[in-house]
Amino acid sequence: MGRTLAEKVWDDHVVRRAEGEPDLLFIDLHLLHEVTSPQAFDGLRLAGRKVRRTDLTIATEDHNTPTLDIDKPIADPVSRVQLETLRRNAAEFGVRIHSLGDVEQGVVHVVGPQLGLTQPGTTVVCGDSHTSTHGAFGALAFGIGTSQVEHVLATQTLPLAPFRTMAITVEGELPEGVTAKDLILAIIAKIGTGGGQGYVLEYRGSAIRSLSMEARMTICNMSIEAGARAGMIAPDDTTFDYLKGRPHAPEGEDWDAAVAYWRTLATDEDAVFDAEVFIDAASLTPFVTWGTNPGQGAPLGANVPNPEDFEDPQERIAAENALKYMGLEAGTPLREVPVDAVFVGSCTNGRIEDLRAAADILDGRRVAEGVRMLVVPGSVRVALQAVEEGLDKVFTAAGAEWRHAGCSMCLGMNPDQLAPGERCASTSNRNFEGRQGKGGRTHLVSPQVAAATAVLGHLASPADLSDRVAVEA
Ligand SMILES: CC(C)[C@H](C(=O)O)[C@@H](O)C(=O)O
Ligand code: SF4
Repeated sequence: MGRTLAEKVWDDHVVRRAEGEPDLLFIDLHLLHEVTSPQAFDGLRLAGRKVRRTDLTIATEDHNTPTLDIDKPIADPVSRVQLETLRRNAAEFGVRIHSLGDVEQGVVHVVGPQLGLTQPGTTVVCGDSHTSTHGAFGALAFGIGTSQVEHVLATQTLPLAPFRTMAITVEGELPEGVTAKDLILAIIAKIGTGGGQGYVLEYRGSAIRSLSMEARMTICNMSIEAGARAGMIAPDDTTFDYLKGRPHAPEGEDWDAAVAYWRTLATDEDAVFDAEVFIDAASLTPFVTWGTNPGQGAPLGANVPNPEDFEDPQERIAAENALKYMGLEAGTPLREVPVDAVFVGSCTNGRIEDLRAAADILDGRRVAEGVRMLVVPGSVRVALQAVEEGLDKVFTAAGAEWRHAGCSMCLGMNPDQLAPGERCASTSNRNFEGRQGKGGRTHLVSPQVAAATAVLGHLASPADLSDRVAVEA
């Protein structure tokens, strides 16, 4: 019987298989950041172990890094200790690190792909749930816990429980103005935040094949929000074009051999998935969340739902609680929900294409009075590219704040936070209570919706904008 993409990558990495035991897999790439690595390094130190493969291990600072005044000492003592600890550990164990101020610094899931470290058919792990992002390249990539981080540091392998496979097939063309973010929000609303549990998702179909690498990363990034172990997309010419010439991509004959192998990875015609979901791309519209988990979303044109309309009692209670926390009334058109802040950034939507999309809408327009807009590039490289294209000027001319790279207001581990009760349209991936600041309210949106919302001051799509007005001096 044929095999799926995930099964092929898995099989090619098994270093030990024994009856009744989880397979032991070789790990090709181990990414580290400051939040989940300290105890893992402590464990190594205590056991007198080294990092087994420093050549396959790379660290970057992202969660705790400030996005302003990066030349000054870090004011928050907790953040400072986190970052100093990572630097010390990297130095002691010989691990490559991209610290604040380094040109390769940025959110770990933006940095790996842009360096060409994330490659088709590889196994990628990181002590971070959004490691699923890397599956956009046809890598088997998953978030791991801190004890697993220690295991990988020590052995470059990981014992892993078997998984099930789910195909999410999206056929047709996404309508104008509908993005990868809208698609993944719609998928999660459909299958639920637990719908992917135990599964590796494979996104396929003509709508997926037509997406850029950035858009594919947006989709795979949020697989974890459906509870999945990982999300993958078969590598194709789009993938190879993105990778070619990147610092860690193979070259010359090695490149040709790699591409030949990568082409064999696609799911076989006769492979069978454990579960299948079908989505018609043409039926989608811009999508926003109204609740406090990423599955609580609806088309922008809909109203805030009435909890009583949910048949499932648990969903009903969750919706009631969410509306209370979010300060929303059932029946209110989502388009009428006003915002205080807009955040464009994160490993979901902080890549160059995302910034271009937001800038395109803001060009010649102004952020609404009373709305604070933060634009935080996913990495320094993204920032440099944006500056080269003049996007930073577009943002600042519109009244948005152009910041330094990092996770920033995606989770507010640095000073970029919402005040209690503030409402934000955010291009990130989680709308949990308090995530962007205690009492803060998050609506997950695409960069396009974020920009239109910033201009109009309420949840909106670019289609709601009237003709452009000249930027006031
Ligand atoms: C801090 C880290 C462990 C966490 C994650 O695992 O995803 C963070 O990146 C997040 O997005 O919530
Ligand atoms: S940008 Fe957000 S989701 Fe991504 S790693 Fe940072 S905190 Fe997690």
